[in-house]
Amino acid sequence: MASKVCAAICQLRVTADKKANLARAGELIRLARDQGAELVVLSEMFVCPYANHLFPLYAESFPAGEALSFLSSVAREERIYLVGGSLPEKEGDYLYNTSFVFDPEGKLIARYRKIHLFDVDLPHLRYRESEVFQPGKEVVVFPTPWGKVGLAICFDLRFPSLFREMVRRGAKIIAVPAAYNLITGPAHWELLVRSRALDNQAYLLGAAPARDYSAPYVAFGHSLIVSPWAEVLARAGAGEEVLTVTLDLDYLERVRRELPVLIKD
Ligand SMILES: NC(=O)CC(=O)C(=O)O
Repeated sequence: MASKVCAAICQLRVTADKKANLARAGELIRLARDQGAELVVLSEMFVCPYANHLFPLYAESFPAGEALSFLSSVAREERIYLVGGSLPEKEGDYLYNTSFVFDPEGKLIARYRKIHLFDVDLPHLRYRESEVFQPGKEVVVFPTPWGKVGLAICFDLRFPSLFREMVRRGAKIIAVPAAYNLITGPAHWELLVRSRALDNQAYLLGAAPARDYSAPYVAFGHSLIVSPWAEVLARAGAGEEVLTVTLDLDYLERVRRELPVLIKD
């Protein structure tokens, strides 16, 4: 098992033009690859604006769909493990907020459906993802040459037991495509990503979209890569950016050995 992996987050500006979003994602993924990335993570809903009335219009059913075939091709061409953020997935009559993961052959190796849907009633933000999406039911971790990688999406970050279950199943790196906003982002985003890294002694890859004040839902940005010691190894600003960091799995084992909290839980 290789002990080091160069991981990247592509923080891109999402528009209403699906083709343009895919083209831009391709450019940033290639930039990440040029910087040595072997594992790349995109944000939640990287193909469409975050808005309930739009999700059905952009939905895809595996294996068909422009975004799904894009993700598979770019993973194969760039020889990377690609966590394709999330996109609206249609199966039968139901829609899910789903993250699809492709290996360097372009093969689908994992699919995670957001379990905790974003239903909130804040003074300046009411959102009900459950009006369009069904919640997922399955915890997902997938194998890579560097160990197991777990998956969560955005609001899931607020539910520590999901992360602990991924770690029980062997996750050492957890990818979290997300889209926090200007209310909860400044208050909670970094705190949550660092907390989940700290209590699970895992690398956390929190991938956000770039901020766009003209969007129906304004994302906070500030993608983060955090170590098993809960240090921020890379932090994006609000605009488009590629973050790359080499994750050291021997360091993770050292943290888990020296501060043995997981085995006592
Ligand atoms: N958009 C989400 O799913 C979550 C979020 O913005 C928050 O928890 O705050």
